[in-house]
Amino acid sequence: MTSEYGCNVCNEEYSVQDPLKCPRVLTGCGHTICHSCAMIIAGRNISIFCPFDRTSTNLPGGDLNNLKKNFALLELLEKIADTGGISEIGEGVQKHDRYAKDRLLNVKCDEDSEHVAVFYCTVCDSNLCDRCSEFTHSTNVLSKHRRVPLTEKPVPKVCCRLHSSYVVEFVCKEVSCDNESPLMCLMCRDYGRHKGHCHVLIEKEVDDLREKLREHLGELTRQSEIVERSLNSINSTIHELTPETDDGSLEETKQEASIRNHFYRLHSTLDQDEIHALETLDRYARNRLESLQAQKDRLEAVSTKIGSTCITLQKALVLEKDNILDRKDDLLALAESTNAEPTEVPDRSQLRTRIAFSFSNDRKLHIGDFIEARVVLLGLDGSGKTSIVRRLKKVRIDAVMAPHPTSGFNIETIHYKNYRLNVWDVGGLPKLRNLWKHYYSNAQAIFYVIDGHAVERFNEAIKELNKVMSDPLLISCPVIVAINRKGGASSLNGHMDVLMSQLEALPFQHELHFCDAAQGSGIDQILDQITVCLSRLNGTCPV
Ligand SMILES: Nc1nc2c(ncn2[C@@H]2O[C@H](COP(=O)(O)OP(=O)(O)OP(=O)(O)O)[C@@H](O)[C@H]2O)c(=O)[nH]1
Ligand SMILES: [Mg+2]
Repeated sequence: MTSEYGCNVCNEEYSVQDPLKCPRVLTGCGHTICHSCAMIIAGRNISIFCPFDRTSTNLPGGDLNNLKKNFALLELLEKIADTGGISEIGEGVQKHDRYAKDRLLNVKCDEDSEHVAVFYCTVCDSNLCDRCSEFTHSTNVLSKHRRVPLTEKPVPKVCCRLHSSYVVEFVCKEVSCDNESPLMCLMCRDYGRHKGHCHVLIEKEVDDLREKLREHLGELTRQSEIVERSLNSINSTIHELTPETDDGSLEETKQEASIRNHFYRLHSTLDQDEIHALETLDRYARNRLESLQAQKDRLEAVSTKIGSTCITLQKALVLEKDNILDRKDDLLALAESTNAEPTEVPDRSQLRTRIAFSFSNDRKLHIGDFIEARVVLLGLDGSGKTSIVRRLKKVRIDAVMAPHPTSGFNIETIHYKNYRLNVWDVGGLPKLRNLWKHYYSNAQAIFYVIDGHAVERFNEAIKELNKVMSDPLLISCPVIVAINRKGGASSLNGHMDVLMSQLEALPFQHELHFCDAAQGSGIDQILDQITVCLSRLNGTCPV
């Protein structure tokens, strides 16, 4: 007879110690069988069919040892062992422990609806409480009915809709059957409408579906956690930002205050700059008025003197011969002294009523026609810097001039548009390159010259340029790289491409220029390019 705590397949007792008698849960349906029965049923398969309801259970990792043990049952067996075995346990405790799970199903007893069923009689097809089970099966014949705990009640088989005496065992996989019920019984498969159709076991189909649903469930659970977390964050942010909440209004007030402070400081700085700018303009206008007034006074004095001298001389002209000769020396001295009076004729700039001014980046007002800027020319020796400066200064140069390296530097001032450019032409000999930093440290623009014919020196030129531009002092200084001696032999084209790609790869912004100091080509555009760079830098425009 089946032990009260035994496997319903082999009828042997479960055991805590014997691994072959360990109770294993068939997770697909919930039934429990012992390890050795499970081994026999599963064979070499990676899934196992329940001997009671044919539900399939996947063996995790294809290994039976990974199938969950029925720990509740094992605990119960241990408890029983601790208290001296089943026979020594009191009836109440034994029943309570044994049927607790079945009672949880809360199914009414078919004999007495007041009772909770704990058994299922597989022959009578009825749910019974333990007392009614004993009572209704007390005869010799009925006592042989197989009764299983209610939790192990076999799941009812699904019958085929077309062949009601056949159980649904397969699922049709033909696409053409998508619109009809894909469930098939043996009859449907072998003789019916699914004859010859591709099909799988219903257990396999359900297992696959369950697996897929489990995966979806896992994914959805993860998504729902993410959504939940995002919602919480949004809610707390909304709470903090909502003006009605105490925290929100406090934070908002703080932020508002710092924005207002920022603009308050900007406004007051701008107000001061405006006052300074207007004072500068006022001072300049006053100085100009004073100087014009002084010039006017001097000219009026000269005019008065000229007027009186003219009257004296006109009167002298009508004097008698002897009288005029008598006054000869005085008259000539008067005429000459009046003539010698300085008459400062004002130039056009002094008479211009529109005052020229510009603003630098620091919002300072600069009055005058010219904005001063220091432009430093750098480049290897012989690259053509001095020749370019001479061209800019419109100094006549011969097409072929003997090389004359600059030892130190030359400064030339060039007026172009509203700029006064102090151009520093620095010698490029190797021994002078260490001194370059002293010249470029205050530069507003760097003009770097590369000799377009000195192919063998391209790498050296790029290396020196990189060295200069890596100085933090030049971080925002505009750079123009000029390729001098443009044009020329087409054999240079390949090398020029290499130079161009080297220039493109430079890690700082720069502008390119092509010129030929000997021919004079590309020279006029140099000043335009420099002043555009400068105006971009200080927020003015070349006019
Ligand atoms: N053919 C040709 N020769 C040029 C050109 N530019 C400069 N040269 C010649 O190259 C030589 C050197 O020119 P410089 O202007 O003195 O060179 P640099 O860059 O001032 O040299 P350092 O002062 O030593 O740094 C001179 O003989 C120039 O005539 C050019 O565009 N074409
Ligand atoms: Mg030179």
